[in-house]
Amino acid sequence: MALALAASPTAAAQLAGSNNRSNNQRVFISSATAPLRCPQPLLPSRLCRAAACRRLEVVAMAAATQTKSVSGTMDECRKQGRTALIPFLVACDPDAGTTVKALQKLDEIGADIIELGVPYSDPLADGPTIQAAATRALQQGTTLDKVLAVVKKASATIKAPIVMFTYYNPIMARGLDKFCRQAKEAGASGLLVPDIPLEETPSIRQVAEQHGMELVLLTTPTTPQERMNRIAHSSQGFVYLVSVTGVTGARVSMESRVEGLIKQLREVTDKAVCVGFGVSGPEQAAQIKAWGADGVICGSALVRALGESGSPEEGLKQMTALAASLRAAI
Ligand SMILES: O=P(O)(O)OC[C@@H](O)[C@@H](O)c1c[nH]c2ccccc12
Repeated sequence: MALALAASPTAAAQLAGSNNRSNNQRVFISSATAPLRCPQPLLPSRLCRAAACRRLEVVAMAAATQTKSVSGTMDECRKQGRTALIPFLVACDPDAGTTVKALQKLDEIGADIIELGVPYSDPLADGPTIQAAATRALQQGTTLDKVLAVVKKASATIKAPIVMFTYYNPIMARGLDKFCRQAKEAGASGLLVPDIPLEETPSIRQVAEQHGMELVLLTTPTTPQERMNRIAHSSQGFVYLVSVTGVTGARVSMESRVEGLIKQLREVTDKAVCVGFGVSGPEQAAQIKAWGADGVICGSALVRALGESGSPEEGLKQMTALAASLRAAI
């Protein structure tokens, strides 16, 4: 499972400051899945180590398949020369059943990883579309347990790993360890927490790792170079490059400085770099691909299509059509 955090105070402050209320694959082998005791008396130590290594690889591969790790999925995409499509939806908007269907549709059209947002009352990094979706979901009594139930239902039927997106407050309320355990049990493969600074990530990652989770970090256009390097170094699954100085929301065009930011990241990491914020359609997705990113993240445009189309059926239709057009563009 992966955790994604807004790994810089700059990012958090930037996102918080711009709030507008109006409007290298690492598979974590837990002690339970690492039965590496060598039959010492039967094998000389070098052979034993080789056997242990092979076994470790097998266990790692099995773990990657079972948990649908984010980094494993990104590695696969890169091997196949495919730009990853990473859609984002708000859980339980318009309702839990429709969210499950929507996740299945996204999986069917070829989403590589799916980000699922826990609706929250004070989404400081989100623009009006996601704020409205979260409000709708909360108004019908959505709780963390209901979101986990959606994850459980969906994860059993889809290939794409689910990264749970949540502000830190719901994690704190549940307890970090319990949250990670329950998310993992539900079948989530990752977590994205935009309001935690880099300095606080080591202790969170430690708990996440105990539950076999990866921790994806975010960097923004205003993150200083040295800090960006550390974020890239610490991020797991992929590095989330926020394309704008501002909140989430579909925009008309991508800022051209994103190309330079991707290049800067390439100089300091060989991890996958995925770009999000502002993607409203196939043109922007194609632009991000042309700039050399490994993945395209799209949220608000899909959230709007699903939640603001009049009926759940129509919403599913609109959202699927948009997601398919993004898939075709990259
Ligand atoms: O909605 P957009 O502009 O397409 O951006 C991605 C996105 O929705 C998702 O990754 C996300 C939703 N809320 C966030 C808050 C912070 C960072 C990222 C996010």
